[in-house]
Amino acid sequence: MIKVGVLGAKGKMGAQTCLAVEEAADTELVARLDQGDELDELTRAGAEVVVDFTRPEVVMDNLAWCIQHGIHAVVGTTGFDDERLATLRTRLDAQPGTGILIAPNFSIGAVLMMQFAAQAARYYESVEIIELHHPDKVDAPSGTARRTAELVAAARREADARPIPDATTTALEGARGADVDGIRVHGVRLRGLVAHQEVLFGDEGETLTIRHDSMNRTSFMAGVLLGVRSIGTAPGLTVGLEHFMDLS
Ligand SMILES: NC(=O)C1=CN([C@@H]2O[C@H](COP(=O)(O)OP(=O)(O)OC[C@H]3O[C@@H](n4cnc5c(N)ncnc54)[C@H](OP(=O)(O)O)[C@@H]3O)[C@@H](O)[C@H]2O)C=CC1
Ligand SMILES: O=C(O)C1=N[C@H](C(=O)O)C[C@H](O)C1
Repeated sequence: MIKVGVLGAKGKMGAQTCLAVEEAADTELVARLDQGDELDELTRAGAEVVVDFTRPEVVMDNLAWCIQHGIHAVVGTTGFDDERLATLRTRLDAQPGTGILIAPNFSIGAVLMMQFAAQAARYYESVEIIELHHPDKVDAPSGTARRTAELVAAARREADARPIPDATTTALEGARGADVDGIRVHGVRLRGLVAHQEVLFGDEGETLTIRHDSMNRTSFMAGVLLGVRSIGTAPGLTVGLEHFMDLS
């Protein structure tokens, strides 16, 4: 049995994670912590893996504590840029044996969407990303959209792709979305939605749209459990659930 502690346990994803960990045959929920609770409870309860679904502004402190105490972490919380990832790598160097997984999206379909988008990137002149979420989401663009843009941009660089055409010279600020690594990302917040994304590719006479929809938060749980089961044997920093999936 893997002993699991959940941070952000009263939140939308944390509560769903507690259920999934309790229901799985090989995991045991030993701590459920939220805002204001003492992290020491994790060591008292013997947690081996922490799952963090909190907020971008607190997640780095949570992970510093986990690394210091040699507890593996599976992280869904957003807000990771290159600087934060570099900080984590440095901290993990001082604690060999401890693993951290940062997964921008735990849904298997969303991971595949990102992989397919990276594969398609070299073949199209144009690409834009539309992410669509529930209106209670605190950040924009989504972590998934950022990661997709980075993967697509890297694939385009590797293929020495032509510049993305865009004749726009003047526009109302925001009208063309955010620029993430040279890729335009547009955000929609709409009651009724959960988590959705379209990656649109275009070239002469054809377009390709890769779309993924999470209809509920159960869709993330297979990925969360995969992370929990895998992280104990993956010391250091892993970015993206695809590293624990057989994509061959
Ligand atoms: N990777 C993935 O697949 C997914 C990632 N996410 C990401 O996960 C994060 C959480 O999302 P969601 O569950 O919807 O958000 P919620 O706001 O519903 O939940 C966050 C919870 O964390 C609590 N919290 C805040 N600070 C702390 C702290 N220091 N220690 C412990 N708990 C704390 C909050 O309490 P309070 O409300 O009192 O502040 C709240 O209960 C977001 O960054 C979101 O983008 C979401 C879905 C999937
Ligand atoms: O806040 C959410 O809901 C989600 N957050 C993650 C993100 O920002 O990409 C994953 C998923 O899109 C749901």
